[in-house]
Amino acid sequence: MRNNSSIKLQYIRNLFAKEQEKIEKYCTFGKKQCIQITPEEGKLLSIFIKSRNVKSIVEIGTLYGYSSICMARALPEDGHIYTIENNSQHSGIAKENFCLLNLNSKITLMEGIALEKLDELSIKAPFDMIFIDADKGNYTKYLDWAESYIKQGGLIIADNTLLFNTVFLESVPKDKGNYTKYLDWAESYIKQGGLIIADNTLLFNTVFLESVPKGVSEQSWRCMREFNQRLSDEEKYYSILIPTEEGMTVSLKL
Ligand SMILES: C[S@@+](CC[C@H](N)C(=O)[O-])C[C@H]1O[C@@H](n2cnc3c(N)ncnc32)[C@H](O)[C@@H]1O
Repeated sequence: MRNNSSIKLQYIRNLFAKEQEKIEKYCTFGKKQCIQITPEEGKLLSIFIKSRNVKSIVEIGTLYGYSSICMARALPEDGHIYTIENNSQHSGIAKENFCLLNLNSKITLMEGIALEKLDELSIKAPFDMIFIDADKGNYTKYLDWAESYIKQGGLIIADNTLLFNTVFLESVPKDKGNYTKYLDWAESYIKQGGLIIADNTLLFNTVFLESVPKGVSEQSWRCMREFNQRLSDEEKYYSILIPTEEGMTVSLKL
């Protein structure tokens, strides 16, 4: 969930991501627009594509197609993106956007479950780049696939790798589901003028989000830690986790 409104971001966007912001204006979006990448992240992906001479990309998690469009426009004429989406409402809107922007020859939208579609894509391997931006609990499985089917010197890029600012905590965030019961008790038994103090009330920076962040389960947390840990292996990768609002891990496969 991104904060798109800060003055700092607007300054960066106005100077460096004008084209990506313009794309946003031409596209149709649904109510989950806030989970797509930002224009500056779209520009960052474009720079990686242009500077590494990327021609073939696999994307997991299309949503309404914004990141696919940013990447497609950075590709050379003979470049191609295969993007996978399992929600038909999302893919329906993405299709409209790809048509609207005349990108059907550069983008293949694959509708279905990512692991199954990746299997189908294996015959077209090796690819130059993978962009992972879908269900967090499967990131290590997507990495297993990338390890086999992304070229040496290719890029593995994943969004949300800070897992809503929980990935670096020492243990899985504990459930705070009893706080209202403790408050019930306190309302009866704390003196008038007494203090009620509670810790962790930002709930790992998730309490102000419009809905419960999907996937901050123990399984996702363990998966994301393992994912980042594996990509930090300097024998196999040259990597960084960029501290964007959501966290974006970028790895060059050695
Ligand atoms: C964060 S959104 C992608 C945003 C998009 N990359 C962008 O920045 O414009 C994640 C998308 O992945 C899709 N998704 C989640 N799990 C999936 C799976 N196992 N297979 C295919 N798509 C999946 C969701 O339906 C959602 O549309």
